[in-house]
Amino acid sequence: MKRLNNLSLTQRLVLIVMVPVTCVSLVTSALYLNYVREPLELATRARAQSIASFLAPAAEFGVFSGNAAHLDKLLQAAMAQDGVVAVAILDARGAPIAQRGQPMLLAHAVFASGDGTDTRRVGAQADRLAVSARVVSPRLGIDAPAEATEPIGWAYVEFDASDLEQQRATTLLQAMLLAAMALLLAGIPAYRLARRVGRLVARLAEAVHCLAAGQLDVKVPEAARERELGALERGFNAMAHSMSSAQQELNRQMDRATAHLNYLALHDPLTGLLNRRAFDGEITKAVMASRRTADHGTLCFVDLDHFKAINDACGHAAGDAVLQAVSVRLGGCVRAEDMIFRIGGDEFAIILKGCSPDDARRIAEGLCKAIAAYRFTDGGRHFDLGASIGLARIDNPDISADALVAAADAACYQAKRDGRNRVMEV
Ligand SMILES: Nc1nc2c(ncn2[C@@H]2O[C@H](COP(=O)(O)OP(=O)(O)OP(=O)(O)O)[C@@H](O)[C@H]2O)c(=O)[nH]1
Repeated sequence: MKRLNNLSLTQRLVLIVMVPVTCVSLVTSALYLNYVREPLELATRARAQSIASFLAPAAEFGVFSGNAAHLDKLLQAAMAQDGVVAVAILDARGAPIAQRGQPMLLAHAVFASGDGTDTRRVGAQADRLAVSARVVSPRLGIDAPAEATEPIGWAYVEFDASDLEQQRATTLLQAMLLAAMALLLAGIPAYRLARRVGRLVARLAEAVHCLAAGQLDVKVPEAARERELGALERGFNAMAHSMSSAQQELNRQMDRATAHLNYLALHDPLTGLLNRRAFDGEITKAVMASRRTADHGTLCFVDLDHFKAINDACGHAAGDAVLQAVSVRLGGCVRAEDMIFRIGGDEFAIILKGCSPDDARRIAEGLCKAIAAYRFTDGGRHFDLGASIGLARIDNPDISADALVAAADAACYQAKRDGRNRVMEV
Protein backbone atom coordinates (compact mmCIF):
# COMPACT_ATOMS: atom_id res chain seq x y z
CA MET A 1 0.00 0.00 0.00
CA LYS A 2 2.86 2.33 0.89
CA ARG A 3 4.49 1.55 -2.43
CA LEU A 4 1.23 2.37 -4.23
CA ASN A 5 1.12 5.74 -2.49
CA ASN A 6 4.64 6.50 -3.71
CA LEU A 7 3.71 6.01 -7.35
CA SER A 8 3.93 9.01 -9.64
CA LEU A 9 0.84 10.37 -11.39
CA THR A 10 1.95 8.81 -14.69
CA GLN A 11 2.44 5.41 -13.06
CA ARG A 12 -0.96 5.59 -11.38
CA LEU A 13 -2.75 6.52 -14.60
CA VAL A 14 -1.04 3.66 -16.46
CA LEU A 15 -1.95 1.29 -13.65
CA ILE A 16 -5.58 2.42 -13.66
CA VAL A 17 -5.81 1.53 -17.36
CA MET A 18 -3.58 -1.53 -17.44
CA VAL A 19 -4.97 -3.49 -14.49
CA PRO A 20 -8.54 -3.73 -15.85
CA VAL A 21 -7.27 -4.28 -19.41
CA THR A 22 -5.00 -7.10 -18.23
CA CYS A 23 -7.83 -8.75 -16.29
CA VAL A 24 -10.25 -8.48 -19.21
CA SER A 25 -7.56 -9.83 -21.59
CA LEU A 26 -6.85 -12.81 -19.35
CA VAL A 27 -10.53 -13.67 -18.88
CA THR A 28 -11.21 -13.27 -22.60
CA SER A 29 -8.21 -15.48 -23.43
CA ALA A 30 -9.36 -18.16 -20.99
CA LEU A 31 -12.85 -18.14 -22.48
CA TYR A 32 -11.41 -18.29 -25.99
CA LEU A 33 -9.09 -21.12 -24.99
CA ASN A 34 -11.97 -23.06 -23.52
CA TYR A 35 -14.22 -22.34 -26.45
CA VAL A 36 -11.69 -23.65 -29.00
CA ARG A 37 -10.24 -26.49 -26.93
CA GLU A 38 -13.50 -28.14 -25.85
CA PRO A 39 -14.77 -29.24 -29.28
CA LEU A 40 -11.31 -30.54 -30.21
CA GLU A 41 -11.10 -32.70 -27.13
CA LEU A 42 -14.65 -33.95 -27.57
CA ALA A 43 -13.95 -34.96 -31.17
CA THR A 44 -10.78 -36.86 -30.22
CA ARG A 45 -12.50 -38.60 -27.35
CA ALA A 46 -15.46 -39.55 -29.55
CA ARG A 47 -13.11 -41.18 -32.01
CA ALA A 48 -11.36 -43.18 -29.27
CA GLN A 49 -14.70 -44.19 -27.85
CA SER A 50 -15.96 -45.38 -31.19
CA ILE A 51 -12.91 -47.66 -31.54
CA ALA A 52 -13.40 -49.03 -27.97
CA SER A 53 -17.13 -49.47 -28.58
CA PHE A 54 -16.37 -51.38 -31.80
CA LEU A 55 -13.78 -53.55 -30.01
CA ALA A 56 -15.92 -54.45 -26.98
CA PRO A 57 -18.67 -56.54 -28.66
CA ALA A 58 -16.09 -58.13 -30.97
CA ALA A 59 -14.13 -59.30 -27.92
CA GLU A 60 -17.15 -60.81 -26.09
CA PHE A 61 -16.59 -64.28 -27.40
CA GLY A 62 -12.82 -64.24 -26.87
CA VAL A 63 -13.19 -63.06 -23.25
CA PHE A 64 -15.99 -65.49 -22.54
CA SER A 65 -14.10 -68.42 -24.02
CA GLY A 66 -10.63 -67.27 -22.96
CA ASN A 67 -9.45 -67.42 -26.63
CA ALA A 68 -6.34 -65.26 -26.44
CA ALA A 69 -5.44 -65.78 -30.11
CA HIS A 70 -8.80 -64.42 -31.18
CA LEU A 71 -8.44 -61.46 -28.93
CA ASP A 72 -4.92 -60.75 -30.19
CA LYS A 73 -6.21 -60.62 -33.77
CA LEU A 74 -8.83 -58.12 -32.71
CA LEU A 75 -6.21 -56.03 -30.93
CA GLN A 76 -3.98 -56.13 -34.02
CA ALA A 77 -6.84 -54.80 -36.10
CA ALA A 78 -7.53 -52.10 -33.53
CA MET A 79 -3.86 -51.08 -33.42
CA ALA A 80 -4.01 -50.51 -37.17
CA GLN A 81 -6.48 -47.68 -36.57
CA ASP A 82 -5.07 -44.21 -36.96
CA GLY A 83 -4.06 -42.67 -33.61
CA VAL A 84 -4.25 -45.88 -31.52
CA VAL A 85 -0.99 -46.46 -29.60
CA ALA A 86 -2.02 -49.26 -27.20
CA VAL A 87 -4.99 -51.62 -26.80
CA ALA A 88 -5.86 -54.29 -24.26
CA ILE A 89 -8.64 -56.69 -23.35
CA LEU A 90 -9.08 -56.92 -19.60
CA ASP A 91 -11.01 -59.23 -17.35
CA ALA A 92 -13.77 -57.93 -15.07
CA ARG A 93 -11.30 -56.83 -12.39
CA GLY A 94 -9.14 -54.96 -14.92
CA ALA A 95 -6.32 -57.51 -15.29
CA PRO A 96 -5.05 -57.74 -18.87
CA ILE A 97 -6.00 -60.88 -20.87
CA ALA A 98 -4.37 -59.63 -24.09
CA GLN A 99 -2.56 -56.42 -24.95
CA ARG A 100 -0.73 -54.66 -27.77
CA GLY A 101 1.46 -51.59 -27.58
CA GLN A 102 2.66 -50.01 -24.32
CA PRO A 103 -0.36 -48.73 -22.37
CA MET A 104 0.83 -45.91 -20.08
CA LEU A 105 -2.45 -45.02 -18.43
CA LEU A 106 -3.62 -48.52 -17.62
CA ALA A 107 -2.14 -48.48 -14.12
CA HIS A 108 -4.34 -45.47 -13.25
CA ALA A 109 -7.50 -46.80 -14.85
CA VAL A 110 -10.52 -47.52 -12.67
CA PHE A 111 -13.03 -50.08 -13.90
CA ALA A 112 -16.26 -49.77 -12.00
CA SER A 113 -19.38 -51.65 -13.00
CA GLY A 114 -22.90 -50.32 -13.26
CA ASP A 115 -22.10 -46.71 -14.19
CA GLY A 116 -24.50 -46.90 -17.15
CA THR A 117 -21.97 -46.15 -19.88
CA ASP A 118 -20.41 -48.35 -22.46
CA THR A 119 -17.30 -46.34 -22.84
CA ARG A 120 -15.67 -43.81 -20.63
CA ARG A 121 -12.44 -42.04 -20.25
CA VAL A 122 -10.32 -43.44 -17.49
CA GLY A 123 -7.38 -41.01 -17.41
CA ALA A 124 -5.09 -38.79 -19.45
CA GLN A 125 -1.45 -37.96 -19.68
CA ALA A 126 0.05 -35.10 -21.62
CA ASP A 127 -0.16 -36.75 -25.01
CA ARG A 128 -2.46 -39.78 -24.41
CA LEU A 129 -6.13 -40.35 -23.99
CA ALA A 130 -7.56 -43.63 -22.65
CA VAL A 131 -11.09 -44.95 -22.91
CA SER A 132 -12.68 -48.30 -22.15
CA ALA A 133 -15.87 -50.09 -23.04
CA ARG A 134 -17.46 -52.90 -21.08
CA VAL A 135 -17.48 -56.39 -22.52
CA VAL A 136 -20.66 -58.26 -21.60
CA SER A 137 -21.49 -61.94 -21.75
CA PRO A 138 -22.77 -63.09 -25.21
CA ARG A 139 -25.31 -65.47 -23.57
CA LEU A 140 -27.57 -62.57 -22.48
CA GLY A 141 -28.62 -61.80 -26.02
CA ILE A 142 -28.38 -58.78 -28.20
CA ASP A 143 -31.41 -56.91 -26.91
CA ALA A 144 -30.53 -57.00 -23.25
CA PRO A 145 -29.61 -53.51 -22.00
CA ALA A 146 -25.86 -53.28 -21.38
CA GLU A 147 -26.40 -51.22 -18.25
CA ALA A 148 -28.28 -54.06 -16.59
CA THR A 149 -25.43 -56.53 -16.84
CA GLU A 150 -22.21 -56.99 -14.98
CA PRO A 151 -19.24 -56.77 -17.40
CA ILE A 152 -17.12 -59.86 -17.97
CA GLY A 153 -14.24 -57.75 -19.16
CA TRP A 154 -13.14 -54.46 -20.67
CA ALA A 155 -11.91 -53.27 -24.06
CA TYR A 156 -9.24 -50.71 -23.34
CA VAL A 157 -7.88 -48.25 -25.96
CA GLU A 158 -5.11 -45.69 -25.56
CA PHE A 159 -5.16 -42.95 -28.11
CA ASP A 160 -2.43 -40.61 -29.28
CA ALA A 161 -3.53 -37.13 -28.14
CA SER A 162 -0.39 -35.27 -29.11
CA ASP A 163 -2.32 -33.52 -31.89
CA LEU A 164 -4.75 -32.36 -29.27
CA GLU A 165 -1.88 -31.07 -27.12
CA GLN A 166 -0.40 -29.40 -30.16
CA GLN A 167 -3.75 -27.78 -30.83
CA ARG A 168 -3.96 -26.74 -27.19
CA ALA A 169 -0.51 -25.15 -27.32
CA THR A 170 -1.36 -23.33 -30.54
CA THR A 171 -4.64 -22.11 -29.10
CA LEU A 172 -2.90 -21.01 -25.92
CA LEU A 173 -0.32 -19.13 -27.98
CA GLN A 174 -3.07 -17.45 -30.01
CA ALA A 175 -4.89 -16.46 -26.82
CA MET A 176 -1.70 -15.04 -25.34
CA LEU A 177 -0.96 -13.13 -28.54
CA LEU A 178 -4.47 -11.69 -28.49
CA ALA A 179 -4.04 -10.69 -24.85
CA ALA A 180 -0.62 -9.14 -25.58
CA MET A 181 -2.08 -7.25 -28.54
CA ALA A 182 -4.93 -5.93 -26.40
CA LEU A 183 -2.42 -4.88 -23.76
CA LEU A 184 -0.26 -3.10 -26.33
CA LEU A 185 -3.22 -1.43 -28.02
CA ALA A 186 -4.49 -0.12 -24.69
CA GLY A 187 -1.14 0.26 -22.93
CA ILE A 188 0.85 2.34 -25.43
CA PRO A 189 -1.75 5.14 -25.88
CA ALA A 190 -2.55 5.01 -22.17
CA TYR A 191 1.14 5.32 -21.28
CA ARG A 192 1.70 8.18 -23.73
CA LEU A 193 -1.36 10.07 -22.52
CA ALA A 194 -0.44 9.44 -18.88
CA ARG A 195 3.11 10.66 -19.56
CA ARG A 196 1.83 13.83 -21.23
CA VAL A 197 -0.58 14.52 -18.34
CA GLY A 198 2.16 13.74 -15.80
CA ARG A 199 4.67 16.03 -17.50
CA LEU A 200 2.16 18.85 -17.80
CA VAL A 201 1.25 18.59 -14.13
CA ALA A 202 4.97 18.57 -13.24
CA ARG A 203 5.57 21.66 -15.43
CA LEU A 204 2.60 23.44 -13.86
CA ALA A 205 3.77 22.53 -10.35
CA GLU A 206 7.24 23.92 -11.12
CA ALA A 207 5.71 27.09 -12.58
CA VAL A 208 3.49 27.52 -9.50
CA HIS A 209 6.61 27.25 -7.32
CA CYS A 210 8.23 30.01 -9.41
CA LEU A 211 5.11 32.16 -8.92
CA ALA A 212 5.22 31.50 -5.18
CA ALA A 213 8.89 32.54 -5.19
CA GLY A 214 7.93 35.85 -6.83
CA GLN A 215 9.07 35.03 -10.38
CA LEU A 216 5.93 36.22 -12.15
CA ASP A 217 7.21 36.18 -15.75
CA VAL A 218 7.01 32.37 -15.76
CA LYS A 219 5.31 30.62 -18.69
CA VAL A 220 4.62 26.98 -19.54
CA PRO A 221 5.05 25.88 -23.18
CA GLU A 222 1.68 25.49 -24.91
CA ALA A 223 2.30 22.12 -26.52
CA ALA A 224 -0.58 19.87 -25.39
CA ARG A 225 -2.59 18.17 -28.15
CA GLU A 226 -5.58 17.49 -25.92
CA ARG A 227 -8.17 20.27 -25.81
CA GLU A 228 -8.50 20.27 -22.03
CA LEU A 229 -4.75 20.14 -21.34
CA GLY A 230 -4.16 22.92 -23.88
CA ALA A 231 -6.84 25.01 -22.17
CA LEU A 232 -5.10 24.38 -18.85
CA GLU A 233 -1.73 25.55 -20.23
CA ARG A 234 -3.25 28.65 -21.82
CA GLY A 235 -5.26 29.37 -18.67
CA PHE A 236 -2.16 29.13 -16.50
CA ASN A 237 -0.17 31.42 -18.80
CA ALA A 238 -3.03 33.94 -18.87
CA MET A 239 -3.22 33.85 -15.07
CA ALA A 240 0.56 34.28 -14.71
CA HIS A 241 0.47 37.16 -17.22
CA SER A 242 -2.37 38.86 -15.29
CA MET A 243 -0.48 38.44 -12.04
CA SER A 244 2.68 39.80 -13.62
CA SER A 245 0.81 42.83 -15.06
CA ALA A 246 -0.93 43.46 -11.74
CA GLN A 247 2.42 43.20 -9.96
CA GLN A 248 4.03 45.65 -12.41
CA GLU A 249 1.15 48.11 -11.96
CA LEU A 250 1.44 47.71 -8.19
CA ASN A 251 5.19 48.36 -8.41
CA ARG A 252 4.55 51.49 -10.47
CA GLN A 253 2.00 52.73 -7.92
CA MET A 254 4.39 51.90 -5.08
CA ASP A 255 7.19 53.79 -6.84
CA ARG A 256 4.91 56.79 -7.33
CA ALA A 257 3.73 56.61 -3.71
CA THR A 258 7.31 56.24 -2.46
CA ALA A 259 8.47 59.17 -4.58
CA HIS A 260 5.57 61.24 -3.27
CA LEU A 261 6.36 60.27 0.31
CA ASN A 262 10.01 61.16 -0.25
CA TYR A 263 8.91 64.49 -1.68
CA LEU A 264 6.62 65.14 1.30
CA ALA A 265 9.37 64.12 3.69
CA LEU A 266 11.78 66.68 2.24
CA HIS A 267 9.51 69.51 1.10
CA ASP A 268 7.40 72.18 2.72
CA PRO A 269 3.79 71.70 1.57
CA LEU A 270 2.97 75.43 1.69
CA THR A 271 5.77 76.84 -0.45
CA GLY A 272 7.09 73.74 -2.21
CA LEU A 273 10.58 74.61 -0.97
CA LEU A 274 12.86 72.06 0.69
CA ASN A 275 12.13 71.71 4.41
CA ARG A 276 14.10 71.61 7.64
CA ARG A 277 14.84 67.90 7.36
CA ALA A 278 16.30 68.38 3.86
CA PHE A 279 18.28 71.34 5.14
CA ASP A 280 19.91 69.27 7.91
CA GLY A 281 21.10 66.73 5.36
CA GLU A 282 22.24 69.24 2.73
CA ILE A 283 24.16 71.50 5.11
CA THR A 284 26.07 68.48 6.42
CA LYS A 285 26.90 67.49 2.83
CA ALA A 286 27.95 71.05 2.00
CA VAL A 287 30.29 71.15 5.02
CA MET A 288 31.82 67.79 4.05
CA ALA A 289 32.22 68.90 0.42
CA SER A 290 33.97 72.07 1.46
CA ARG A 291 36.41 69.98 3.51
CA ARG A 292 37.15 67.58 0.65
CA THR A 293 37.41 70.14 -2.14
CA ALA A 294 37.89 73.85 -2.39
CA ASP A 295 34.21 74.17 -3.17
CA HIS A 296 33.43 76.78 -0.55
CA GLY A 297 30.12 78.54 -0.25
CA THR A 298 27.95 80.55 2.12
CA LEU A 299 25.05 79.72 4.35
CA CYS A 300 22.42 82.40 4.28
CA PHE A 301 19.70 82.73 6.97
CA VAL A 302 16.64 84.85 6.12
CA ASP A 303 14.11 85.88 8.79
CA LEU A 304 11.18 88.05 7.70
CA ASP A 305 10.58 91.30 9.58
CA HIS A 306 7.16 92.17 10.94
CA PHE A 307 5.52 89.16 9.40
CA LYS A 308 3.40 88.58 12.48
CA ALA A 309 1.61 91.88 11.87
CA ILE A 310 0.18 90.56 8.58
CA ASN A 311 -0.91 87.38 10.26
CA ASP A 312 -2.57 89.24 13.07
CA ALA A 313 -4.24 91.84 10.89
CA CYS A 314 -5.28 89.78 7.91
CA GLY A 315 -5.39 86.23 9.16
CA HIS A 316 -3.34 83.12 8.74
CA ALA A 317 -4.35 82.55 5.12
CA ALA A 318 -3.02 85.98 4.19
CA GLY A 319 0.22 85.13 6.00
CA ASP A 320 0.42 81.93 3.97
CA ALA A 321 0.03 83.83 0.73
CA VAL A 322 2.83 86.17 1.79
CA LEU A 323 5.11 83.22 2.58
CA GLN A 324 4.42 81.80 -0.88
CA ALA A 325 5.09 85.11 -2.57
CA VAL A 326 8.36 85.53 -0.64
CA SER A 327 9.43 82.00 -1.66
CA VAL A 328 9.00 82.90 -5.32
CA ARG A 329 11.04 86.08 -4.87
CA LEU A 330 13.83 84.21 -3.12
CA GLY A 331 13.99 81.78 -6.02
CA GLY A 332 14.32 84.66 -8.46
CA CYS A 333 17.36 86.04 -6.67
CA VAL A 334 19.63 82.98 -6.45
CA ARG A 335 21.49 80.84 -8.99
CA ALA A 336 20.32 77.46 -10.28
CA GLU A 337 22.87 75.57 -8.19
CA ASP A 338 21.80 77.25 -4.94
CA MET A 339 19.32 75.57 -2.60
CA ILE A 340 16.47 77.33 -0.76
CA PHE A 341 14.84 75.88 2.37
CA ARG A 342 11.95 76.97 4.53
CA ILE A 343 13.23 75.99 7.96
CA GLY A 344 10.62 77.62 10.21
CA GLY A 345 7.52 79.84 10.25
CA ASP A 346 8.98 82.87 8.49
CA GLU A 347 12.56 81.62 8.39
CA PHE A 348 14.39 80.54 5.28
CA ALA A 349 17.90 79.17 4.65
CA ILE A 350 19.85 79.30 1.42
CA ILE A 351 23.02 77.34 0.67
CA LEU A 352 25.00 79.33 -1.88
CA LYS A 353 27.34 76.80 -3.41
CA GLY A 354 30.80 77.51 -4.82
CA CYS A 355 30.30 81.15 -4.12
CA SER A 356 32.91 83.77 -3.19
CA PRO A 357 32.24 85.99 -0.14
CA ASP A 358 31.62 88.98 -2.40
CA ASP A 359 29.15 87.17 -4.57
CA ALA A 360 27.40 85.83 -1.48
CA ARG A 361 27.12 89.31 -0.08
CA ARG A 362 25.80 90.66 -3.40
CA ILE A 363 23.18 87.91 -3.64
CA ALA A 364 22.10 88.47 -0.02
CA GLU A 365 21.75 92.21 -0.64
CA GLY A 366 19.63 91.41 -3.69
CA LEU A 367 17.40 89.21 -1.56
CA CYS A 368 17.01 91.93 1.01
CA LYS A 369 16.00 94.46 -1.62
CA ALA A 370 13.60 92.07 -3.34
CA ILE A 371 11.72 91.37 -0.09
CA ALA A 372 11.73 95.01 0.92
CA ALA A 373 10.24 95.87 -2.45
CA TYR A 374 7.37 93.52 -1.83
CA ARG A 375 4.27 95.19 -0.49
CA PHE A 376 1.31 93.16 0.66
CA THR A 377 -2.13 94.70 0.17
CA ASP A 378 -5.33 93.47 1.77
CA GLY A 379 -8.70 95.30 1.90
CA GLY A 380 -7.07 98.65 1.24
CA ARG A 381 -4.41 98.11 3.86
CA HIS A 382 -0.75 97.95 2.87
CA PHE A 383 1.98 96.09 4.66
CA ASP A 384 5.68 96.53 4.08
CA LEU A 385 7.92 93.54 4.63
CA GLY A 386 11.62 93.21 5.20
CA ALA A 387 14.21 90.55 5.88
CA SER A 388 17.07 90.23 8.32
CA ILE A 389 19.79 88.14 6.76
CA GLY A 390 22.76 86.44 8.40
CA LEU A 391 25.70 85.01 6.41
CA ALA A 392 28.24 82.37 7.49
CA ARG A 393 31.06 81.15 5.21
CA ILE A 394 31.33 77.42 4.63
CA ASP A 395 35.11 77.27 4.43
CA ASN A 396 36.30 76.51 7.94
CA PRO A 397 37.54 72.87 7.92
CA ASP A 398 37.14 72.55 11.68
CA ILE A 399 33.59 73.86 11.98
CA SER A 400 30.66 71.44 12.27
CA ALA A 401 27.33 71.79 10.49
CA ASP A 402 25.59 72.66 13.78
CA ALA A 403 28.16 75.35 14.60
CA LEU A 404 27.80 76.78 11.09
CA VAL A 405 24.01 76.96 11.45
CA ALA A 406 24.39 78.60 14.87
CA ALA A 407 26.76 81.16 13.38
CA ALA A 408 24.37 82.06 10.54
CA ASP A 409 21.51 82.26 13.04
CA ALA A 410 23.55 84.53 15.27
CA ALA A 411 24.37 86.81 12.34
CA CYS A 412 20.68 86.96 11.44
CA TYR A 413 19.81 87.80 15.04
CA GLN A 414 22.44 90.50 14.98
CA ALA A 415 20.86 91.96 11.82
CA LYS A 416 17.53 92.06 13.66
CA ARG A 417 19.06 93.81 16.64
CA ASP A 418 20.81 96.31 14.42
CA GLY A 419 17.50 97.51 13.03
CA ARG A 420 16.28 94.75 10.67
CA ASN A 421 16.13 94.73 6.84
CA ARG A 422 19.86 94.27 6.51
CA VAL A 423 22.61 91.72 5.89
CA MET A 424 25.07 90.71 8.62
CA GLU A 425 28.09 88.52 8.11
CA VAL A 426 29.98 86.48 10.68
N1 LIG B 1 0.48 82.35 8.13
C1 LIG B 1 1.38 81.60 8.71
N2 LIG B 1 1.99 82.05 9.82
C2 LIG B 1 2.95 81.33 10.41
C3 LIG B 1 3.30 80.08 9.90
N3 LIG B 1 4.28 79.57 10.71
C4 LIG B 1 4.51 80.48 11.66
N4 LIG B 1 3.72 81.57 11.49
C5 LIG B 1 3.66 82.76 12.25
O1 LIG B 1 4.79 83.57 11.94
C6 LIG B 1 5.06 84.38 13.05
C7 LIG B 1 6.54 84.41 13.29
O2 LIG B 1 6.83 85.10 14.47
P1 LIG B 1 7.88 86.25 14.56
O3 LIG B 1 9.09 85.90 13.72
O4 LIG B 1 8.11 86.56 15.97
O5 LIG B 1 7.12 87.41 13.87
P2 LIG B 1 7.74 88.75 13.25
O6 LIG B 1 6.63 89.70 13.17
O7 LIG B 1 8.40 88.45 11.95
O8 LIG B 1 8.85 89.19 14.26
P3 LIG B 1 10.29 89.68 13.95
O9 LIG B 1 11.01 88.57 13.27
O10 LIG B 1 10.90 90.00 15.24
O11 LIG B 1 10.18 90.85 13.04
C8 LIG B 1 4.20 83.86 14.20
O12 LIG B 1 3.10 84.71 14.40
C9 LIG B 1 3.73 82.54 13.72
O13 LIG B 1 2.43 82.21 14.23
C10 LIG B 1 2.62 79.60 8.73
O14 LIG B 1 2.87 78.52 8.23
N5 LIG B 1 1.70 80.39 8.18
